[in-house]
Amino acid sequence: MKIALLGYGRMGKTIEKLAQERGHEIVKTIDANDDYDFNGAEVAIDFSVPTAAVANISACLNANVPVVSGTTGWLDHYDEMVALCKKNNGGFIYASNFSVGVNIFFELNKQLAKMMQGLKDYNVSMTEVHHIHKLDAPSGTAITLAEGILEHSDKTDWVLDAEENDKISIKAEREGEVPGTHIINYGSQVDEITIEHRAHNRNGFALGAIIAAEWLKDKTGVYSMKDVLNLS
Ligand SMILES: NC(=O)C1=CN([C@@H]2O[C@H](COP(=O)(O)OP(=O)(O)OC[C@H]3O[C@@H](n4cnc5c(N)ncnc54)[C@H](O)[C@@H]3O)[C@@H](O)[C@H]2O)C=CC1
Ligand SMILES: O=C(O)C1=N[C@H](C(=O)O)C[C@H](O)C1
Repeated sequence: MKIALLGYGRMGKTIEKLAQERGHEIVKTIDANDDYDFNGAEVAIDFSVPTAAVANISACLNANVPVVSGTTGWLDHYDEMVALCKKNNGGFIYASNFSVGVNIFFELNKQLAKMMQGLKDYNVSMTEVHHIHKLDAPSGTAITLAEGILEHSDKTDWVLDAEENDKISIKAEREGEVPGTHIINYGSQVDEITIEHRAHNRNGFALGAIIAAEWLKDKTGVYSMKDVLNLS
């Protein structure tokens, strides 16, 4: 498969290595200030920066190159990208986290939220820990987890680094080179329940994005990682 990479940083380089090991060819890398020349790519993978994601995804869709985006921090514009994809009859997948483990964790989180619904003695909160270079907070993954809890909760929204009774408190910690840790806690006066996902490195994110690109290559439409992994 011929792949164009948008963003050639930590994730771009990890994807390049794993994609080549799976027999794929990186035909183009596009970083800041590079032209949108896709050089015959059959699929594009965008892991860039929050301020570049919309332009990058639009450029792929306008060039009829299906695009997988893992960039976080731009989701206010998600509906615009969905509309552009549909208008162009293109292919598009966004996921806040492409790792198989986190996508299972997303489902576990929703199941737990469902079980805890109505148990007023417990208060839910979340902590995410990432490396010091991360530009956005909270992480895209933490936002997806919060949305999963909100589906089954009386809480009205999430709030970053603050405590409000009717909101899910998300604490964002930045520490060294941590690849990504997400912790959900239900605490009461008598006990607490904690679930945690801890990435050991970036390979899981990168492999998931490559699997999504392999799956999307010949498809049109807007999909999620749940479609790719066939999670019910
Ligand atoms: N969905 C997922 O599974 C994961 C998502 N991420 C997200 O992916 C993004 C990238 O993460 P990292 O690789 O760690 O960051 P990074 O900072 O190492 O790499 C970003 C790269 O994008 C480049 N860039 C800046 N402007 C650009 C533009 N206009 N077009 C193309 N490239 C441009 C930068 O020069 C840099 O090389 C972040 O938003 C991060 O949150 C990271 C890991 C997993
Ligand atoms: O910036 C990162 O590194 C990561 N970003 C994603 C996010 O914002 O959720 C996924 C992962 O946690 C690593």
